[in-house]
Amino acid sequence: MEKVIKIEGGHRLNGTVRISGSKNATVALIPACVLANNPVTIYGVPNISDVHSLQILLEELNVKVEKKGDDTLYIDPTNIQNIPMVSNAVSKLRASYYFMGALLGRFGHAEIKMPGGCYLGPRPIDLHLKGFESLGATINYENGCYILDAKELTGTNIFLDISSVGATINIMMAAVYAKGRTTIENAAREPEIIDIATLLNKMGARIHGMGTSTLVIDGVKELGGCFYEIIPDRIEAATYIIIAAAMADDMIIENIIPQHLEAVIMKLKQVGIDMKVGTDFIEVFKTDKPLKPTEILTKPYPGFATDVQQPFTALLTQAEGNSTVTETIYKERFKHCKELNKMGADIDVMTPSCFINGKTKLHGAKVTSTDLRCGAGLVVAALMAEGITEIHDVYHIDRGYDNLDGKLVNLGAKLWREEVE
Ligand SMILES: CC(=O)N[C@H]1[C@@H](OP(=O)(O)OP(=O)(O)OC[C@H]2O[C@@H](n3ccc(=O)[nH]c3=O)[C@H](O)[C@@H]2O)O[C@H](CO)[C@@H](O)[C@@H]1O
Ligand SMILES: C=C(OP(=O)(O)O)C(=O)O
Repeated sequence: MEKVIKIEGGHRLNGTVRISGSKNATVALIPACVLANNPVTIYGVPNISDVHSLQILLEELNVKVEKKGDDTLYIDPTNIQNIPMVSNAVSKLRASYYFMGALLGRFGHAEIKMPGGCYLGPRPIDLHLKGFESLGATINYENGCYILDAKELTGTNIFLDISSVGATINIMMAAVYAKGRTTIENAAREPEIIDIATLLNKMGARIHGMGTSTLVIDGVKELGGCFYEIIPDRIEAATYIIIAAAMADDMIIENIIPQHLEAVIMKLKQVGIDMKVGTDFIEVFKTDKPLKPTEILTKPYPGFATDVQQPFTALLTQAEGNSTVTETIYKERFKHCKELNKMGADIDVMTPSCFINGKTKLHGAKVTSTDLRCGAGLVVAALMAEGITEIHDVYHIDRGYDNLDGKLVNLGAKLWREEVE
């Protein structure tokens, strides 16, 4: 038996949806807490399965975790025990790899198996490991486990061949206690990185250059506890803006930082979506004109986010003409196209691009959420489709969307979960 999401399409959406705290920030902020010697309280934590998995991992390390209210986590690492991280929870998400940097930074030792997360084509972690080695760590891979050791970590200059989000954050976490200054060149500039660096600085770290491609970290001797509020999730926000563009008469997406969404907003305007951008909200109105096709090229921030291209592709099936999406981050991130085609879309994939021939009428079908944002794309398509869509493997969706069902039902969608054979 499997629990699927069923969506009856064709219902117009109205009202306000509130965006939760950023998944990609949260999943790094939680491991970062083990660098502190005292409790850290984080506000705005999304209720997603990635957070539940991290909570299990913290508890396995004897870190006390208490949920306070709906979205607050109290994390007390005072009695942490640095045991090997080999449980199933490690493979449930990508971000378990942040314990490498955090534990190496705090204890000079980390033992952890390979992380999980969405399969988007190969996702190596060589840049993380090279960064740790540059700081003075030795790395061994034994019985499916990375073993990282360092008597002392020493600050150095690190140039990242690719501006990797994960490598930037992981190296930054390892470097906060290193002796002297670490410089990360060609660092990633995603807003989530600024969020982690800001938390670490509140704990007592000395990190400069956040939001630029040069991060400078001056090692400190001690980090303490603090209170911290997570930024809103720009990918969840983009998903709901796309949903509004697809099906809303008048919908407000609130608790957002519009500056984080500029590339997406620009594309939606090009496609012909009518919207008003406020200080911390976006209002999307129904457009009676046909949607225009467009070209999307995914890029590191501030470019068009790869995590948004999959839901955006679903919307582009309704544009009159041919659209193209080209991936420069994950060349194989096109599994959603086959699923969308089962619903009546006409998409050809020739990596690293997909070609969307619109406009096609969508109908309900049995489809599979092959990864998190594929799932988001299928939800967008299902809301537009005639009839009922049955989405399988929804555990991917639950990794990253806080209360998806409640938020959509509240806007007027017909969506429910059902056990199927
Ligand atoms: C938990 C989290 O924050 N996940 C996000 C993070 O993933 P993640 O941090 O894994 O993605 P990266 O920014 O590291 O990956 C960017 C590119 O660099 C390559 N690479 C990365 C590291 C490495 O050591 N070697 C290497 O070759 C990757 O294969 C990919 O082609 O950023 C991605 C790109 O914005 C997003 O899609 C993910 O949602
Ligand atoms: C790819 C994603 O997540 P992860 O890196 O956690 O697999 C995503 O959020 O779209």
